Amino acid sequence: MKYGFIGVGNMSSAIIRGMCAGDKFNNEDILGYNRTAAKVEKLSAEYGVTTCYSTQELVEKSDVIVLGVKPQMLPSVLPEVKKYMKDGQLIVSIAAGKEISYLKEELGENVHVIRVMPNVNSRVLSSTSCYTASEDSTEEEIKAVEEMFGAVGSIIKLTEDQFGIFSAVGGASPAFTYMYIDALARGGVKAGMPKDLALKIAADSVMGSAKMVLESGKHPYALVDEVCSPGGTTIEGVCTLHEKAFMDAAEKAVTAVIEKDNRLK
Ligand SMILES: NC(=O)C1=CN([C@@H]2O[C@H](COP(=O)(O)OP(=O)(O)OC[C@H]3O[C@@H](n4cnc5c(N)ncnc54)[C@H](O)[C@@H]3O)[C@@H](O)[C@H]2O)C=CC1
Ligand SMILES: O=C(O)[C@@H]1CCC=N1
Repeated sequence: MKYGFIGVGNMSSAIIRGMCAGDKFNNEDILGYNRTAAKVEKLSAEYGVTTCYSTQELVEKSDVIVLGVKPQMLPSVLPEVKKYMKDGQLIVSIAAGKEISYLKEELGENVHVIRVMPNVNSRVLSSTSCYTASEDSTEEEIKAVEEMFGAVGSIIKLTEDQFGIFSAVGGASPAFTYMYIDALARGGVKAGMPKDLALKIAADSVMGSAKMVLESGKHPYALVDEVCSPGGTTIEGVCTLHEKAFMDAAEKAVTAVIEKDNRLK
């Protein structure tokens, strides 16, 4: 099976790096075409993936065609893809906002399409992904997508009406979490700890806290209470976060992403 990526930027390169890190794929079966060829050539040099130099070359050589360009680029990319597609090829779109109905309208109603929302943690085999498949997609096609994204993290099936929400809570949230980790570390730096050490401690603690939420079966706020010793130190920080509307800001950030996703339709 050949997996071809059109648009090898931050997201596709994270998926490709993740796919190459495991042993489930032959690296040369992973193909990429990017407007700036150097981005794919770098991955070819590093991992031995195949560089293509046009949409035509990529489409002609791939079984699964991953649309990795930004949603705004699809109107110019899809006619090119359509021109060279043949029966039996599968389209996988990772574009935010753009629905299966739009992709079928542009590519042809007979084209099988699976939408996936991955996240950039694919690079370290820890993506949180979801997919929804067009009704005509076959079991083999769904299996291929589950294998591909399962190899770079976890993947669940979702109905398309939940995609925008997933895109915020699963797709965009790593950015928020990286900001939070950096803020924790900066607090440490302010108090005199070297940044690299503070970052490592903050990131490790976030990872452990995520595991705790997933595995303890407890409500996150019950866990907050467990950290706050009566009259202790943590409660001072928790009250400060409340005072600065931390929870409200995080929730509003998710809503803002969903609203933008809706405007892309
Ligand atoms: N960055 C992320 O964390 C996530 C991104 N996505 C989706 O992934 C897609 C790509 O996003 P990013 O990788 O962040 O953007 P990006 O800007 O890093 O990558 C897009 C790439 O497409 C290339 N490109 C543009 N026009 C092209 C064309 N006509 N032919 C070939 N290549 C072309 C650009 O040179 C660039 O390398 C978007 O649709 C986005 O919604 C989905 C989930 C997470
Ligand atoms: O920022 C974006 O548009 C993409 C979609 C989800 C995460 N990144």
